[in-house]
This record gives sequence, C-alpha cells and structure tokens, in this order.
Amino acid sequence: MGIEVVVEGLTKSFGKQNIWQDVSLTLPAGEVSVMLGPSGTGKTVFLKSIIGLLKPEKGRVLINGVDMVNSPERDIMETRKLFGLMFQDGALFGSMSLFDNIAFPLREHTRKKESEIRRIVMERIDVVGLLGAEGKLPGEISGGMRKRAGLARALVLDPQIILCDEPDSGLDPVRTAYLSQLLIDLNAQIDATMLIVTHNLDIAATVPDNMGMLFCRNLVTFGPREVLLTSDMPVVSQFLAGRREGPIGMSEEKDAATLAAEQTSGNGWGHAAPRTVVPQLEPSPGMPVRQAALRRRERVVSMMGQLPEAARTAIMNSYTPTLGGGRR
Ligand SMILES: Nc1ncnc2c1ncn2[C@@H]1O[C@H](COP(=O)(O)OP(=O)(O)OP(=O)(O)O)[C@@H](O)[C@H]1O
Repeated sequence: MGIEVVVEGLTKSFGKQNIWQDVSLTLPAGEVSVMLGPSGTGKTVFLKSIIGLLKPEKGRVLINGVDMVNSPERDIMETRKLFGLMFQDGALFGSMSLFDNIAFPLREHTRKKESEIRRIVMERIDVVGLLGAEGKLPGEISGGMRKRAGLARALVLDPQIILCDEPDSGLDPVRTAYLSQLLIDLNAQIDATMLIVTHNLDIAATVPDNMGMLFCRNLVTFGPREVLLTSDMPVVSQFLAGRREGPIGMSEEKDAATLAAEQTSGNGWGHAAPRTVVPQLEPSPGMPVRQAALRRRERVVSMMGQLPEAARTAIMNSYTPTLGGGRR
C-alpha cells in the first residue's frame, strides 16, 4: 500500500517572492489527490518540495518518519526511492528507445540483470498500453504516447508515491479521458499514493479521492473531492467554471479596483447554480477492486460531521447507488 504524506506548515519563497505559506495537508495512503490552481501559484514548486528537490524555509514533509525538508540528505535520498515522477513533458531522452528510457531508472538505481529488467519494463509497457512501440524513439510517437511512456518509467521502481505534473498537458480530450482511466486503473493495481497537478477540470472532476487548490500564496482548501466540487468560495467557483469574473486575474490576482467594479456591476460574481458532482471513475472491468476507495469511504464517513452540508449530501449520494449511481 502507498504511504501517507504529511505536510505541515510549509512555506516557500525564492528571494523576496513568497510562493506559498503555511501549507498543511495529508495525502492519505494509497489515495489519489489532485492539486489545482491558476498558473504560477506554485504547484510544481509544491511537488518538488515534497520530494525534497526544493527546500522550503519553514515546515515539514513527513514520509515514513523522514522529513523531506530537514532530515539529513542521505535519508532524503533513500526516501526518494519510494517515489515515481511523471513530469509535464514526459522528460524522455530523445536518443533512446522507449524501452531504454523506461529501463533507465532500473539500470541506474538497481543491480538487476538485463533479463529481469526486460521483464519489468515490458510489464510496465503493457500496463500503459504501449506494447509494440518499445523500439521507437520519443520523436517518432505522439505526445499522448510520450506521456504514457513517462508514466511507465515512473512505475519501474515500484513506487509507493507517484507525483504527476500536468499529465494531460498537450493531450486532446479523448486522450485525456483515456489517461484519467489509466490513472484510476493504475491506482487499483498498485495502490500507490498519487498526487496529480493539473488544470484539467475533467480529470479534477472524475479522478481524485481528494482535491486541493493553491491560490494567492495559500492553500485555499484540501479534502475529500466533494468539498471542493461543491464549494461556493469565489475563487473555487471561478476556477471550476473557467470564468473571467472572480478573484483570479490574468496575472493571478486582480487589482482591488477591478474586483470592486466586478462585484457591483451586472458582471458580478453572482451565485453560480449548485454544481452536480459527477461520479468518480471506477477501475475498468477486470481490474482489482480499488482498495483506496474502500479505505477512503470509511475515512470520509468518519469525518462527515466536519464537512459542509453540500459536500455531505454529495458524499451520501455517491455512496447510495440508487441516488448517485456510485457503485462502491
Ligand atoms: N528555481 C526557481 N527559482 C526562482 N523562482 C522559481 C523557481 N521555480 C519556480 N519559481 C517561481 O515560482 C512560481 C511558481 O512556479 P510553478 O512552476 O510552481 O507554478 P505552477 O503553479 O506549477 O504553474 P503552471 O500551472 O503554469 O505550471 C513562479 O513564479 C516561478 O517563476
């Protein structure tokens, strides 16, 4: 099973530029979480801080008792082996075949024999649906295939925590739908803790167990998906509706005068109609039962009393087959 990631009071700045402050959240073991946020709010910086590549000046990131911010570098390096990373562009080596790209972490970080490496690589290539393409160079395949190759590479070291940075960037809506299903199937198969950074509202609405949003140097919210999906906070409603009206501007924050004008004009933020929470994706037929969904159900039901009413209703509907169509 994946490992819980506990983030406590994390603050990161570059020089005088504060990126975010006092971010606290827990990624529940084995569950899928999504972090949303307008461009430039520091989502990638957050991923890099979790894995210890960037050093926040305050706070802790606890994984199996190791603090990825303050522990000795040797412990951080060791804990990093638990991670699988999928970067925005697939980050593949252009001169290597897909097979060699995917085999790279095994050749670099293990002493496995070539026959064992071949077995693992071909297994992962099969999981992401790339059988037959293993001999191709990254330049000879589509962007969607490159993403899947990046995901296969993230999986070869049997990660217990997977971080995906905008896995959908550059994909068409159909490929994005396939990718969403792949992420859920993968979670059912390997039960790893997953954190996905994305702007894609379809992925956000259908894939995660939990969702959060960064805006204006703060974590606006983090919790069960239904909390964000039913939230009436202006910044959340605006982001989910993809509207211009609201606190998010072209350069992230609007100036006070524009905000005030919007709120008093006919273009005011108003109250959006209550959103319908679409059911979360289920694993494809033939996949194992997603253990994280079972654990998550117990966890969320135990915290119902602390959740807003709209989120409670959405959760109850999703767990009542006749009402919400949920099957778990
Ligand atoms: N190594 C660095 N040194 C200085 N500033 C940095 C560094 N890395 C990121 N930043 C700054 O941190 C801010 C947040 O960047 P980040 O890439 O995390 O945003 P993001 O939310 O992932 O954006 P997008 O959705 O557009 O990918 C940006 O202003 C960026 O310029």
